[in-house]
Amino acid sequence: MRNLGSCTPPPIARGRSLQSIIEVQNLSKVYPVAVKEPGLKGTLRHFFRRTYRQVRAVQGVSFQIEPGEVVGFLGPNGAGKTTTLKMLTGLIHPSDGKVHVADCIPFDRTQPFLQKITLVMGQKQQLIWDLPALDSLRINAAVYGLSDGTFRSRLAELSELLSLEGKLTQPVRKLSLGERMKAELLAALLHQPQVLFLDEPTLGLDVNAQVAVREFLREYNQRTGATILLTSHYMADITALCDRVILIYAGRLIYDGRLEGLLERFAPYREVKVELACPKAERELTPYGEIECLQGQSVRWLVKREALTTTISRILAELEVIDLTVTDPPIEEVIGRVFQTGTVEDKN
Ligand SMILES: Nc1ncnc2c1ncn2[C@@H]1O[C@H](COP(=O)(O)OP(=O)(O)OP(=O)(O)O)[C@@H](O)[C@H]1O
Repeated sequence: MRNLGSCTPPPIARGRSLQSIIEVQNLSKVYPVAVKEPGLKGTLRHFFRRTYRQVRAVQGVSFQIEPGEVVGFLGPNGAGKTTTLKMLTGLIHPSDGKVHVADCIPFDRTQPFLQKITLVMGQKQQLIWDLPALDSLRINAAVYGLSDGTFRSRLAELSELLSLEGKLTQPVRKLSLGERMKAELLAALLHQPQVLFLDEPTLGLDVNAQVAVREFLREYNQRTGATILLTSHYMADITALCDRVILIYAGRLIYDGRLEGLLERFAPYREVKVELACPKAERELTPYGEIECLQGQSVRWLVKREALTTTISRILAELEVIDLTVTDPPIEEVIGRVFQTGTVEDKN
């Protein structure tokens, strides 16, 4: 991917004199959900006397994000990530608490606020399905009041950066999933926002497309100093882009700190998988780590993080290896361990 050239947005307005660009205090959201019993009786009762139960999607969440940070926002399904992002972008009103983003109150949805932020949701699209992406981009340019010259130069630079040249004139439905996601990103960045809220931006993409999106985001952040809050269920997105992670579970913040801290503390082991040239007895393999699985020539160990380099060197030197891979435990597994402790930690 090429450099961002004149795509660099103007210097970030830091709001209340050099304070955090995102400030969240005691944020909560309660959804009232209508409850209906099954059957005709339930339908009639529901029609005349509706009852509601309350879903506490987000409960007392507080954090601050500084300009230029890339923060992973993690949690299992239903933890409250999307709800939080919706409150941070002003799509829904908080039930309680305070939010400031780029010195604005999101729910006011003022023009200056909308110029400063963008929201990309992997499972939703803003580009019109049957039209060429270019047409949707022109609409966006008009909405954000970009001059023709500005639109053209940003379009040229971003489409080159995202390797989308030649793709924007065909209907969106004819683009591959990866191309469509990149076109969505282009549309979301045309107005040069300072704060990017990305909800599963690599959802469903193949490995190459995921890497391309990640590389683009990293470069965009480095070149422009844009702040990024990113949710993803793909660990690789988080490790490639985020130094800091915020974890929520059942609507509550349970960890806010460095990614290494999370992995070291809750996933002190890595998984080493090896394909041997010929089978070995279990006793010959135990010195390298705790054997998780041994099937013929395939062996999988759990190896302590601090012993990883030495262990891999020993395996390669002492055994005849055809293939070797090292993986982190799945993020869900790591998150599961964090849930068990239920502790909240500060950033530093
Ligand atoms: N509009 C709504 N009305 C009622 N309940 C809702 C609404 N939106 C979300 N919820 C509930 O709020 C909780 C949090 O949902 P949310 O979509 O924020 O989670 P999430 O962390 O983004 O999950 P996922 O990873 O699956 O996208 C869930 O229990 C969900 O069912």
